[in-house]
Order: sequence, then structure tokens, then C-alpha cells
Amino acid sequence: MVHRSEVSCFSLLFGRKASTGNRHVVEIDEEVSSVSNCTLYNYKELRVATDDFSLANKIGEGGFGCVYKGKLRNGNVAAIKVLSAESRQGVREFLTEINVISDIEHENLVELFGCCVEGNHRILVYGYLENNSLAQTLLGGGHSNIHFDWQARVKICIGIAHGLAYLHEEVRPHIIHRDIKASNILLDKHLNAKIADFGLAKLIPPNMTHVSTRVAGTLGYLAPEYAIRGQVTRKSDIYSFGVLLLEIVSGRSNTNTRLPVEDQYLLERTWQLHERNELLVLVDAALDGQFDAEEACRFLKIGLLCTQDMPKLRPSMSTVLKMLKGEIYVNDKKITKPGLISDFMDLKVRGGSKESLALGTHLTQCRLVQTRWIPPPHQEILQRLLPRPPPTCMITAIERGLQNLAFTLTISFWPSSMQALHILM
Ligand SMILES: Nc1ncnc2c1ncn2[C@@H]1O[C@H](COP(=O)(O)OP(=O)(O)OP(=O)(O)O)[C@@H](O)[C@H]1O
Repeated sequence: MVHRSEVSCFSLLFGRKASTGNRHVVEIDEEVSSVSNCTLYNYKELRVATDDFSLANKIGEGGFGCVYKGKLRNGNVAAIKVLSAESRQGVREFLTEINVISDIEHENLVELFGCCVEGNHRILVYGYLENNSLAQTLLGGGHSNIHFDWQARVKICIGIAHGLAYLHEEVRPHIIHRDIKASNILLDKHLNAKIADFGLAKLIPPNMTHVSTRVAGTLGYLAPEYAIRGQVTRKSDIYSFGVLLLEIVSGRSNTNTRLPVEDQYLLERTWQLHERNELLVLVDAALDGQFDAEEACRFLKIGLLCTQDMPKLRPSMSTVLKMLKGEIYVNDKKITKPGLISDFMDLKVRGGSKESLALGTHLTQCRLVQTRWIPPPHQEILQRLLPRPPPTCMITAIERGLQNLAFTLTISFWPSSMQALHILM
């Protein structure tokens, strides 16, 4: 094991690019130099730890690459994440992960032991967690033999809330995780929850309430205002936490298109049941009625409070924590309708009226929202946007972007100039 103060392996990683001397490289170099307190492992140690990255030691695979279980020289068992050459996430997220969590320690955050950046290898080394992720266990459709009784679920929800409250309110600068979801919650052998995967996280500079960014994250957990305007605040994490809370209580994932239509979207379903005063219907049947009904109802209401359409109405994480623990009375709180990213069928024009669109005037930028993207014929999109598309208007290009979440339409009006519309799903 080699410490950063002794050897800077980062120059090896970026050595080839550095010789090109462009601005991008300088930026990356600056970021690299800001990495601190990260233990550097040499590749040979990790090869030995994982028995040459053998299939038998492979425990998972994500957007970053393969994850192996291994025993380090000091006896610690580690989860060793190898950035693949084809990784969709890449070096930037590798660096973000290191920058964000190498300095912080909390019982509800995964522990980054260190990293390896030798030659072309980019590897992250974490503390190994025995019970996999919530996505693969609780929401894994019966592929796990872990029984999540009510007490275990309460502990998990409170643990995640603790971890997030720490990131949002205690760490300086504050951290927005940006990808809170069931597959990023890992469980140790006592079913303590640990938040993982900080590759998309953002540090909020002091005195700023939000940062503008590309939309990333996972559909189903994305707060609408973030999806629409790309402005990320702690309230977008709180929205995702609310969705996750509903998943943990109900034991199902936020979207399941195999269910009857009225049941497919957990958040919509929860709102309908809340309006009918029937929230308890949602509690996981696998609990066989063995749960505290008052507490379960409270948790579901907190899920709804966190997913309200207006970010400012969503409680902060420390308030959520108090609500979960029963220290703040939830029944007093008015709950407004959750923010839902509209269906393609209710495609909405934002930032420009349909009239201005029809006339091809006053339209600088316009964003449209949909959840399920099935590319319809151009003419059909136009008809949804404009009840009577003028004959002088036509979609001339659709460009996919942002992990297929966003689309930019180029609409040409004659005789006026081209206009671009952004579509997010
Ligand atoms: N610290 C860890 N301890 C034990 N297992 C882990 C650990 N980290 C990751 N894993 C396993 O590796 C799998 C892949 O993790 P990874 O974070 O790369 O991807 P993901 O979160 O599942 O997906 P995505 O990258 O698309 O978000 C996890 O689902 C889990 O099973």
C-alpha cells in the first residue's frame, strides 16, 4: 500500500493525455491535484486480493465496471470496483467519487479505503458490505433470502436519512448525492444501510443554494424541477429519498409496468390512496400484517411530503429524520400533490406558449417533459405540441442526449429561423 504523499500515481493515469497540453487536461489535472487523503493501492496487491480478478470473486457489475470481492494485505475485506474501458461513467466520476468521499466518514456511508491509478488501471476500493443492495434484496423480486421485517425497514430508512442529513447539513461544503436509489443503498451484515456511489455527487459552494448541471440520475427518482431545469438542490435528493421511502415500506419498485395500469407508478398510487385515506393498503404484503400501522402510515406520509411538487415545501433531511423518529408530528402537516414528470400524453410546453410556438415567435427555449419515450413520428410530436401545426413548421432533427433522458428537437419555421426545443423524459 502506498500513500499519496509518497507517490503520485495520478500522473501515470493522465500521463499520455497530459502531453497534449489542452485545457481539458489542465482542468482534469487540477481536479486530480485536489484529491487528498486517499490511500493508493498498487495493482499487484489488488490482483492478489481478488485472485487475479477471477470470476469466482466477481460480486456485481454496474455502469462503472465490474466489482470484485477481495482480501487486502491488511486483512480487510474489500469490494474492488474496476473502471472498465467502455465505462459510461468514466474518469470524471471516478475522480468525483474520490474527491467526495475520501475525506468523510459516517456509519451510513460506504467507506472508501482507497484507489489504484497505476498505468491504465482505475480502481476504487471500498469496505465490503455483506448484504448487497436494497435493489437486489428487498426489491429483487424474491431472489434474496433476507427477511426484511418492519424493524429492519425502519432501521434502514432512518439510516439512509442519517447519511443524507450528514451530507446535506453537516459536511462542508454540503454534498448533494444526485443518485439516491435502491441500488445505491448497500447493507452490512446487520442490515445497516450505507449510501454508495458518489460519482454524480455535487459539492455546493458556500452561499449557494443550487448548482446548475446536466441532468443525470435515474428516472423514477428524479425530481421534476431538476429534470426540467437541471437545477440541482438538496431538495432533489430529498425527492429521491421520498420515492425510496415508499419503496422500502411497500417492498416494490417505483415503476412496474407488469402491474395493472393504476398500480404501475408507486408515487401516483400512493397519492391516490392518501386522498382516499387508505395508505396502509400499500404496506408490503410480505410483512404479513406484522408492522406498526401508525408508524407505517407516518413513513408513507413522509414519503409524500418529500416528493411534493414545490421543492420548498419538502422538508429538510434533518426534519425528515425527526419525523421518522416520531419527534415531529406528521399528521399536522398539509401534504400537497407530488411532482410527477408528466406522461408523453400530457406533453407540456414550458417557457413558451403554444401560440408563440405556432407563430414561431418569442420562443428562445422551451422544454417538454415526458416519462416514457417511444419515438413517435415527427408529425405526431408536432401535433401534440401544437393543436394545428402550421404548414410552415416541421421537425428537422431530433438529437438524443443526457443518457437518453433528454432530446433536443430542432423545429424549422418558414420563413423565420430555426428554433430548438428541449425534450426531457
Ligand atoms: N461495497 C460493496 N460491498 C459489497 N458489494 C458491493 C459493494 N459495492 C458494490 N457492490 C456490488 O456490486 C454491484 C455493482 O455496483 P455498482 O455500484 O458498480 O453498480 P450499481 O449501483 O448496481 O449500478 P449503476 O452503476 O448503474 O448505478 C452492486 O449492486 C453490489 O452488488
